[in-house]
Amino acid sequence: MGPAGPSRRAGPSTCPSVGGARQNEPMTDSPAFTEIGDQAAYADAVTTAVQAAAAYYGDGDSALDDDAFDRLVRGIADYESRHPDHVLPDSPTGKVAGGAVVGDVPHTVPMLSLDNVFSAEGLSTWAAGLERRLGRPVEAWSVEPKLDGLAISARYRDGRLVRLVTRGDGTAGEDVSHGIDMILGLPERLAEPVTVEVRGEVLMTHAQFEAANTARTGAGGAAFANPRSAAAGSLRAKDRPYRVEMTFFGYGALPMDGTEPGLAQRLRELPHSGVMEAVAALGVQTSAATPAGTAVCATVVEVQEHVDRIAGLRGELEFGIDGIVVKADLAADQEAAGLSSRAPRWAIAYKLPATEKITRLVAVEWNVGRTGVIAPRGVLEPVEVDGSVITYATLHNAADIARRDLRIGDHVTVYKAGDVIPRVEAPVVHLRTGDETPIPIPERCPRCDDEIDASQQRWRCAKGRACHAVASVRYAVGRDQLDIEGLGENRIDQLVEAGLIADFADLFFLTREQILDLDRMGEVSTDNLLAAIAAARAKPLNKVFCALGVRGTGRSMSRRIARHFVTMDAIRAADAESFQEVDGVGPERATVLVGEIAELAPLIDKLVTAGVTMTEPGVPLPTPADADASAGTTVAVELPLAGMSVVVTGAMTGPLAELSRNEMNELIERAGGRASSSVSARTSLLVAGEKAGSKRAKAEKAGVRITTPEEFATLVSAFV
Ligand SMILES: NC(=O)c1ccc[n+]([C@@H]2O[C@H](COP(=O)([O-])OP(=O)(O)OC[C@H]3O[C@@H](n4cnc5c(N)ncnc54)[C@H](O)[C@@H]3O)[C@@H](O)[C@H]2O)c1
Ligand SMILES: [Zn+2]
Repeated sequence: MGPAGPSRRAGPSTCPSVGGARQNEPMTDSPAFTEIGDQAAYADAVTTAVQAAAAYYGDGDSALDDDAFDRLVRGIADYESRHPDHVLPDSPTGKVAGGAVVGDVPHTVPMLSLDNVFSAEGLSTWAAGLERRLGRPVEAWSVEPKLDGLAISARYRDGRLVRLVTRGDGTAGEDVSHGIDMILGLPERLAEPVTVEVRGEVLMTHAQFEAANTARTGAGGAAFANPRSAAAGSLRAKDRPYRVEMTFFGYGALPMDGTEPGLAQRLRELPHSGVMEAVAALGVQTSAATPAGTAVCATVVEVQEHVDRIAGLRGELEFGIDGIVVKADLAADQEAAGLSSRAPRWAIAYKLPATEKITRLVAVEWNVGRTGVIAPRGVLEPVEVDGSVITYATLHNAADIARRDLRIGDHVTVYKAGDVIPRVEAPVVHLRTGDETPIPIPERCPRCDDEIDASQQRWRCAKGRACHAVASVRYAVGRDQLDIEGLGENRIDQLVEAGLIADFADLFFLTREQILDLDRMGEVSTDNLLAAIAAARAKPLNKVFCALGVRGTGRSMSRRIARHFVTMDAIRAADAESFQEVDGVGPERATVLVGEIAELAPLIDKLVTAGVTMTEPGVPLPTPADADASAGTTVAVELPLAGMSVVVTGAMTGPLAELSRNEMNELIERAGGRASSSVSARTSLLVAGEKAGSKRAKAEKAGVRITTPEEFATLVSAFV
């Protein structure tokens, strides 16, 4: 096949994301497809699809992203429905793996694919259809994440893992037993000496993918384009000079020859959920071990709730999911529904929008942040990912660019899910034309042309913060720091250019005349600005500290530091060890903090001279008598949230309606708690307001206590 990347023309009918092929508007449950006009275009499309599928299931290196592939196959299906007499024998429609792969190890029971729906409506239509076929309601549905890896059959004999086989064409797969010791979650020995076939997905977590790419490029190989192809490629490869790690999650089990009759019968009669419990009891990791979990629902409405819940968790998961799988739970229902040649009729994949697309890396910008850090950012040919159009994606640092061997003009895989910042995952190396050029790496600071300090992974301008003073001042006067209104970017620029300020401490020394002298500055606005600056002097230590913009600290870390040390003097005197007493500060961050505070000494001195507050009100100063008892402990005991980790989600109501999220966090900390942004097993309390989504679901699952904003307001009323 010609390298038909989605952003490059490869004939109008086979290249889904460029002009030429008309895209149908997606309706609720019939997503866009590539319109195929004539028989020649149809033949072309079949060839492209079969080659893409062969690459995808083979070494994982398809030229198309999943979205592009799926549109193409839907276009082929559409054409075939209009021209049944044109259907080619190698058409991918209706076949497992598009008919593009073969294997030589037969499966006793076919390993099938799944049919898809794309909306709540599609789900209920499918469920109704299934119930019609059965002639009775489905009593129970199981709901689990659709893991984005590759299907594997793991055969255990007398409790020992003896064979791993890929899905292949569904009837026979490839033996990949050499990969047995690369896969976490698939033990070489079960808890009991049973003979059984376990089926599930092998995938790479984001971390395993990064590690695999480091190992591979380190050994001189080309980077894998994405975690799925990395898993597929690594599992099939033999004799690699490096080791990679993958993860297994089981989603099925069945008897095989030699299975003890009692167990065989149980596996045939148990509901899907019961089979999965049995598999987990044998020591195999199952979908239940993912944060998405598994659920058994009585109604389709309930199923939809879990679908939404899992979809909401997507961005936080450590691995990719491309949908949610819904199955009729009872064995009798599955038996009665039966299978089509491609997929079971008792299960469906509720597909989620693709989180990964292939697009082109057009340029790389190097930006200097407020702390002087110089970071590269990829400029992309615009591409829609998970509901938004992406034009920029993070690239971390220069070492990372070198490690991934990225080049300008490369097709790259871009990942974005939920709120995460889009990132460039890897180049799609086999789509290179030879016209790609190296990414220019700056030798001097792109902002001020000073030297670059490249001693750390994250490069910095040798001038440090001074390089981008405007950005530092802008941050310092922001709402959550000193909250000085009337200082926009232009005004700060003006002040810096006029030589009136070099950092935000200089603001406190501005005279009325100096401000009045500025362009477009009248008496009233001058007085307002001076009043805002004066008010900033009285801000508590946590805000002043936050305003410093110390690397590795934000609003909530600044509050924790201020509460812990109580005075700026104590912060300045602290060594790395004392910093580690602060919740959430590890050895690495502690070292950065000490270095940063030393670097900021002249600025802090200036703030002291300016009369800015250097203590945290409401926290008693440690007296010599309780010097070794930690300062906060004695008070904290009487605080209503002492020792509690609290998460806020949804819209606040009642007495808390007006509070911003940051103000809520401040409130939590005043009341002795610790504000956190994500729910985990360590969360003590979730304040769930209206429209609370995935966090609420996660808290329910983890058994975390949940309150309404009103109940919470009563609990902390003394501090509101
Ligand atoms: N980019 C390309 O060139 C290209 C080529 C071919 C296929 N594809 C992609 O592959 C997909 C179609 O592939 P498919 O037919 O292999 O399978 P599928 O992903 O549509 O669905 C079936 C598979 O889902 C997996 N699965 C995950 N969680 C599961 C669970 N809990 N229960 C049961 N199964 C679970 C299994 O591996 C199973 O084989 C499409 O999304 C398509 O975009 C892409
Ligand atoms: Zn600079």
